[in-house]
Amino acid sequence: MERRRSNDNVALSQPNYREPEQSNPDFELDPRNARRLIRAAEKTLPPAIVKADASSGSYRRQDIKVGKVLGIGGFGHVSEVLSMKGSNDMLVMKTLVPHKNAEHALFACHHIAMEKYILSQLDHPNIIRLRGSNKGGLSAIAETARMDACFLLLDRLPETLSDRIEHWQRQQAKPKRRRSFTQSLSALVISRKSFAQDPDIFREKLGIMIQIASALEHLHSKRIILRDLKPDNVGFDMKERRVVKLFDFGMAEPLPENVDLEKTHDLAGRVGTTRYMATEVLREEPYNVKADVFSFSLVVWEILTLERPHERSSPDASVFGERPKIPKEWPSALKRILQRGWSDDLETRPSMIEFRLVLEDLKRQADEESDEEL
Ligand SMILES: Nc1ncnc2c1ncn2[C@@H]1O[C@H](COP(=O)(O)OP(=O)(O)OP(=O)(O)O)[C@@H](O)[C@H]1O
Repeated sequence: MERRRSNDNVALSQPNYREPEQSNPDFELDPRNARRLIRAAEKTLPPAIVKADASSGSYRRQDIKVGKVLGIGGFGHVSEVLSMKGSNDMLVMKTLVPHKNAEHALFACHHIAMEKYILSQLDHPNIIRLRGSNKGGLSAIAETARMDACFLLLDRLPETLSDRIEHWQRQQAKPKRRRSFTQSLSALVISRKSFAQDPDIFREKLGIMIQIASALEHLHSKRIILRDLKPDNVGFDMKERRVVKLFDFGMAEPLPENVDLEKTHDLAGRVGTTRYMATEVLREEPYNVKADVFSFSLVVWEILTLERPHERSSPDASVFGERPKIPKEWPSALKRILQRGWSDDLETRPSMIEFRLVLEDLKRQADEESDEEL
């Protein structure tokens, strides 16, 4: 995974945020600015996160040898780990890079501290695992006056869902191999039942959607809103390429223990990526975990059609009532759950459990149809 498919606008609270683009940055900071930055970060982050950040982590930067940069995000760099004391796993190191704008640098610090805090609470087969972090968290930046003194160690993911979608697009464009008459006939029967999709790819897609749903269900059970679900943030396992790993939790929002999950909350608006953002988040209205259900519905539609939502209009088209077109041959259960999933009305939107059950039912039917054809 070494590139990004799109330069979709990643919105923070401020619309003109730009990504750091240097592939070989100078990580050094002026020591006074470094101390000022970390003081500001500690003042503005929730106290529980500051406490967890300071007490976690045990790795020293000098014990880890990193290789090439694999990806540049809005907040920092992800590089391959070449060697590290005590581990032979294929890992990556996520670090921050200096930002010219002080406010952006502060956002970057929030992003990495939040990602660490959230990942350290999660244990799910479809969520990337945090394998380690630097000793002292953000305070290491103030101590060393280097932005890369603060880092996360994560499993290396070879591919994202965006890459997989491009792969399916290429396969779809390929001329079909000539088949025997009986093969063509049975393929036709399956593809009618699987609404004109290649039956094997259709089942693979359902498997992927179910795993994403299960990861979101786990997050919601931990009172966390992901807020940035999109194909660029869904990866696949290094060894088992059918296993999904959700990653990039820097935009996630943990809700306090005492709040009612059914109710909406006054949270920062326009957080995430505009194209996949729920309408209430775009409108800067109160929201809850159902914001992820909206984004998930758009991702499901994208997986099945291989088209990006609102590609021919503007990325914020949802806020003007626009929704992707659902092909009429799709099963009615799928049509219904998608329409509910991207509804403006939060009570109409299903929970991730309900969504997963519908997808599992479709997968069962597709598996049975494929067994019948053998
Ligand atoms: N675990 C990983 N294995 C391999 N490559 C990765 C991994 N995590 C991230 N990357 C690469 O690095 C890029 C940036 O990572 P990530 O999205 O986590 O950073 P970010 O600063 O949070 O970015 P964003 O602007 O998307 O929020 C990704 O687009 C991807 O190409």
